[in-house]
Amino acid sequence: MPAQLIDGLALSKKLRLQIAQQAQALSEQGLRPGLAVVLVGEDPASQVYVRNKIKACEEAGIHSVLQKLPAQTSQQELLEHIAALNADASIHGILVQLPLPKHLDADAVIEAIAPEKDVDGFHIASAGALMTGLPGGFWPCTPHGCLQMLDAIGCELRGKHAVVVGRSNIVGKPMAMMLLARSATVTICHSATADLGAITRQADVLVAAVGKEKLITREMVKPGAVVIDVGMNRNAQGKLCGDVDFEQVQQVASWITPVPGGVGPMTITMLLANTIESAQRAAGKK
Ligand SMILES: Nc1nc2c(c(=O)[nH]1)N[C@@H](CN(C=O)c1ccc(C(=O)N[C@@H](CCC(=O)O)C(=O)O)cc1)CN2
Ligand SMILES: [Mg+2]
Repeated sequence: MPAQLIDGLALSKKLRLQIAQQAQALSEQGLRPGLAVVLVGEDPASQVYVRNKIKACEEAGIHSVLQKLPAQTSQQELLEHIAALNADASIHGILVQLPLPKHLDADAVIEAIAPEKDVDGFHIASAGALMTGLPGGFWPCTPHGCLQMLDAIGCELRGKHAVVVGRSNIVGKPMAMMLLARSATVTICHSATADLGAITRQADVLVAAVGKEKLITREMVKPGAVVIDVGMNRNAQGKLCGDVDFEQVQQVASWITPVPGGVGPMTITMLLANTIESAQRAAGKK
């Protein structure tokens, strides 16, 4: 029997309705949640993602501000924009769309965001909170969306072997920490891992977040595994595809996320959720 699909669009739709209700409740108390999105330059994919974030805010009743800055913006100018947003009480979440143009220092820019407004969850304070389990901070949206998808299908993580392929600060590492916090036994694989397939074949839950088309083949997946595909690649025909050979792997997995329509939409949904969370904290409700 082929795997069942974990539909990120359907789950997003359901969660965004709840988020809209929370936004309305806050607005009725005079605290409309607000998100600032900073886009530097003209990267076409970033423009689409930013547009989708603003649209999602509008639909959820979250106030949004889009700051489009020219590609040649200096580090100092960008830091000044962030300082102004840090000081703006109508803004509860700030994100700087990545990637930034090469002359800018993305790490320094992220660290300039006030930690209490770091709704992307990329600030070192958010990473520290996730690592230690201490309160505060925000969980990065993409891995948090993956966890929501696992919860939505009732996947018990305690005692399971979860294998994360990819070790980025944005997806792989925080994903591993979230799975660990749920008492899964977690293995992180990366480009220097010897015999990747020998490890992925042990996975009850397999998360692929590398950015390599068809890296995960049918032989690398244990029958009945849950497979989450975070990859977003363009194949030779220009079609969007993940890191998993979907056609093949769906024949052995129990559940699988599609690309598109899987993890991607959940990233934006969790951004909205973090913005609500930030506004609730500002209102002293959390
Ligand atoms: N500041 C940030 N920068 C980036 C992030 C991020 O979370 N914060 N993540 C990615 C880009 N991204 C959001 O910003 C993002 C990428 C893709 C999708 C999505 O919904 N994808 C669709 C397909 C879209 C398409 O057809 O091109 C899907 O998978 O169904 C949402 C958000 C890097 N930068
Ligand atoms: Mg997807």
